[in-house]
Amino acid sequence: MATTKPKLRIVGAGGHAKVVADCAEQLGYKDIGMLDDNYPATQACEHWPVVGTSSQITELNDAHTHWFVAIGNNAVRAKLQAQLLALGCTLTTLVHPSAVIGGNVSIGAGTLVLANAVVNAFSRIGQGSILNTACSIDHDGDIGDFVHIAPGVRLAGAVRVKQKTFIGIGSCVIQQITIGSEVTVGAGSTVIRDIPDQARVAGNPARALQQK
Ligand SMILES: CC(=O)SCCNC(=O)CCNC(=O)[C@H](O)C(C)(C)COP(=O)(O)OP(=O)(O)OC[C@H]1O[C@@H](n2cnc3c(N)ncnc32)[C@H](O)[C@@H]1OP(=O)(O)O
Repeated sequence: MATTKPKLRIVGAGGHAKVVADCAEQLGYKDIGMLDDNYPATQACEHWPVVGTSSQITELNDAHTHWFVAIGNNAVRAKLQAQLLALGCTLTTLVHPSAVIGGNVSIGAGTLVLANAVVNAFSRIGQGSILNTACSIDHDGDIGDFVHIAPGVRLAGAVRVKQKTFIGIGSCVIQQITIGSEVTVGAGSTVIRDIPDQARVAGNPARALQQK
């Protein structure tokens, strides 16, 4: 007997939520609704309905509903994901059908892997992270929770990225580098040395940005 795909409720209804919903559609979700704190003023995002606000999670939840946080900001995504778990919601993991996932890879709950991303063998991807379009994580990668690897980023083998770090579009990181937690790596950077927690770096080679 065919089983029915659960409903999917997405927290967030902005640009990132569109990509999440599109990925979910391609994975077979049919009943997709978003939550936005501007509801009921905001009724829809493209063809997906907005069905409530983030204060309505409990009343919108049931045993046949999957949840996903579609907020680009790493800290906000972490907070909302913790809230969903505390409310007993089932988080799903979304891996686009065109992504290539190697053997012995683990991917945590609430993580999004977008089109043409490649995660090579023996990598570990944490919870609530975003592996954006066409990024690649090479063998033995260790990506923490609530990280965002932007489109086209290249991580060489055995790169470690700690929690809530953002690596900007098109950046490259050489092998065996450790990038700390809550780091920002600017677009198009080349990282050739370890980066400490909370640093903001950019350029080729990546260097600390001046404090504002
Ligand atoms: C699907 C999606 O859209 S996913 C999102 C993808 N988006 C990205 O990857 C964006 C990444 N963001 C960046 O690169 C940003 O420039 C940041 C976060 C690094 C810095 O942003 P801000 O804090 O606003 O810095 P600001 O623009 O004021 O620049 C500060 C200095 O850093 C330099 N700088 C900023 N970004 C970079 C960069 N990527 N590479 C080299 N230098 C940079 C600027 O030239 C400036 O230098 P100056 O003081 O000598 O003039």
